[in-house]
Amino acid sequence: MVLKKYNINPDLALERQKCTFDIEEIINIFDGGKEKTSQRRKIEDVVLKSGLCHDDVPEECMSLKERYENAVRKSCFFSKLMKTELQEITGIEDFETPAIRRIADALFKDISPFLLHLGMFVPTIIGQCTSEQLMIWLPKALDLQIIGGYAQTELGHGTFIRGLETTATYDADTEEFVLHTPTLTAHKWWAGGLGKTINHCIVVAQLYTKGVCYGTHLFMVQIRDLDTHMPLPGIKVGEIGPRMGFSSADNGFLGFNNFRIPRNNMLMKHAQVQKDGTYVKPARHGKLTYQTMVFVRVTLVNEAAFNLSKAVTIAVRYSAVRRQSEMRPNEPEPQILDYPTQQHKLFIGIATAHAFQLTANWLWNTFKSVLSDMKKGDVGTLPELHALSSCLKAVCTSDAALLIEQCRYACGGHGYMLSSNLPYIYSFVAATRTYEGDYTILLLQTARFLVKAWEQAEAGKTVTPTVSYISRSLKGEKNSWRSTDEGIIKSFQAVAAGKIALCVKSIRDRMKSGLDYEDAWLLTTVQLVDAAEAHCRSVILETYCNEVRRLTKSSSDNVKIVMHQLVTLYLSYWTLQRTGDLLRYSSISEKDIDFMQRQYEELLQHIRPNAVALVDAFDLRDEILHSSLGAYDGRVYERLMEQAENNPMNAEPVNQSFHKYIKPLLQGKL
Ligand SMILES: CC/C=C\C/C=C\C/C=C\C/C=C/C(=O)SCCNC(=O)CCNC(=O)[C@H](O)C(C)(C)COP(=O)(O)OP(=O)(O)OC[C@H]1O[C@@H](n2cnc3c(N)ncnc32)[C@H](O)[C@@H]1OP(=O)(O)O
Ligand SMILES: Cc1cc2nc3c(=O)[nH]c(=O)nc-3n(C[C@H](O)[C@H](O)[C@H](O)COP(=O)(O)OP(=O)(O)OC[C@H]3O[C@@H](n4cnc5c(N)ncnc54)[C@H](O)[C@@H]3O)c2cc1C
Repeated sequence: MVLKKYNINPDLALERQKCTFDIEEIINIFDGGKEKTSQRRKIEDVVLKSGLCHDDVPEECMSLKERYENAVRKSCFFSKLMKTELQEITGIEDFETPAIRRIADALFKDISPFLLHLGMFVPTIIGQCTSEQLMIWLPKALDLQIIGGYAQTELGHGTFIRGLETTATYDADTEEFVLHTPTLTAHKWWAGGLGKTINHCIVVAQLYTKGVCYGTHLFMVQIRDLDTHMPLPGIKVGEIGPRMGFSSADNGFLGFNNFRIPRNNMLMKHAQVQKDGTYVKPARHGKLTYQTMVFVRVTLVNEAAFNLSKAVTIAVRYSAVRRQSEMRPNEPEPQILDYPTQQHKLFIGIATAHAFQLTANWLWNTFKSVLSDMKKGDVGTLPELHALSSCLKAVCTSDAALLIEQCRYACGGHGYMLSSNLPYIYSFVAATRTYEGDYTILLLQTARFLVKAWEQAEAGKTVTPTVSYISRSLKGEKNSWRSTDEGIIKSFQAVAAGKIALCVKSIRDRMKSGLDYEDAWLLTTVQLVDAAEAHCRSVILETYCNEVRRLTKSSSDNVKIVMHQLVTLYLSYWTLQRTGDLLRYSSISEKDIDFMQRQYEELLQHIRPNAVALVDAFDLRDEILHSSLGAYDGRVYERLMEQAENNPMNAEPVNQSFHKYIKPLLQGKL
């Protein structure tokens, strides 16, 4: 790109002059303080100066193989950079540095084949190994002497973990496990990095010892030779083929033919197989082997927020540059951002990115606190974490995908260009709705927790804070609608309580009519998913309001105003989306709904002058956005033309297919 960087589009420049608040203040809030902002920027500078982000050919013009090879090259150099310069800046082994995650997108428009190494392999080692095992594998993994992935899903089963078919049978004579893939559907499928990149893998398999199956357990398996990278004898491994996104993630398949691993390769922090084959079951909780999934679900809420902030930055900046149609005859064409319908498409994206980011931070802290309880031997808080992480992962990834697609609609035809980056962002987030637990499945997990909480509250027991509204509802507390933050949250809790109550009633009625619990549950699952979603909405609304209040306590008035405008926009938006439910379960009236509609439309007008500044406050560098439509300077048309001119398809004036096919066709000689 030879465009002069700071020759800014005049419309965008004017937008920035309208800003009523100090952008840096909001940036600091989301980074967690001034120092964190400065550390993040330092990290970004180092990565950007490394030259690693440069591609000779645009990624989208490469073949699949070239993209993969390019992604491996970058992953290797990036890993080296992380071990050297970045480690000095961030502090050794600081995995909680969101800055690293953000800047990684400057290197990879698509996915790093090493994603699962840090995303799941290392966390599984940390969470599932005994201290002796940790000492063997963790330093090697951190030092990238071994590169790993996480192979759980099979061709025939993803959701139903208990149905996995791969077996790990203990042979006490040799003190080894024999891994085997008994059927076609038992082949591991989908694991990121497995196709071509990794040499080690966490494998989830049914454990058999002394002729008894003890269910799924985790095993550390070397699958490729460390020197030649050839699959080891007894291993069948490869890439599963092109997909909607994740093109450079080399998702793979894996089969075992009686492949032997030492006994010590079973990850034994929670359950053990002793030398003689005696099984020692986990002392505290049966689902501790699912811990890495919980960890990733928690991080995916952050992914939803981050990717949405990228999409909405692109779409808002583009909407400030793009002029189209006329509002009144013979008037100049307005910026499309001036259309209330466009504001309706986009401002909710800004508010949602804030809501999800603050919820993600809160969930991360909850996760850390549960881990610390567990270290002390207390697993009492795990069910609530599982319920929270399940519904938040489901709802945030799903909402983010819809809103990212809405950002693409908001960019008209140009949004369909890969160079806008919106299709990449969408296909990445669309996958997050499915992997690490499909949307429906995770909401049903939360529903299980909610029904139990209802039964506990009914029995007079205390329930955890996120569901304390159930107790209030059972005590007969009636909802009286108030259009304040707190009033709206209470009404959304009343909706959730009402829906859970109906689910419980439905299950009981069905059982009274003769069905067993499983069938009664099954026939109620449509309502259960709906109830869990309603619960999740109330959690997000409450967390967003609380966190904004807490974080802006010492902010300037102008920042308080604009942050609160977004909170109110979010609350109004969801009130208007859920009028049916609110009319059913709260005391909201037609008049209240009219008021909320007017308030929502007024908020769009209030937010409009700050829209560009608000997306600037996500502080996303052009190199991270990768977008012809969303760059800071707003030189949209120049970029689109330059990229078209550089399109490899235009390298020759006449394509050879003309001579081969079109000309013979034209001349009737084909
Ligand atoms: C840049 C990005 C950054 C990071 C991302 C990194 C990588 C991203 C890229 C791609 C990675 C993708 C990876 C994957 O997809 S890995 C595969 C993930 N697979 C799944 O998520 C499968 C989903 N299925 C399940 O989790 C389970 O099968 C299911 C929970 C649906 C059911 O499990 P099971 O049949 O064993 O249990 P139940 O009988 O239903 O329940 C019994 C009991 O256990 C409780 N439970 C279930 N799960 C958990 C858990 N994780 N933690 C705690 N408790 C759990 C459940 O609620 C029941 O409790 P109770 O009602 O009290 O009996
Ligand atoms: C991009 C990508 C990367 C991935 N990476 C990995 C990886 O690294 N490692 C790994 O192990 N796996 C990985 N996966 C696999 C992923 O975890 C699974 O695809 C996911 O858990 C869903 O399982 P499934 O594909 O079996 O879907 P299915 O379970 O077959 O779901 C299909 C449909 O059936 C519905 N359904 C299924 N069971 C029920 C039920 N009990 N009640 C109601 N409805 C039901 C679902 O809601 C869904 O609509 C990846 C997947 C993708 C797309």
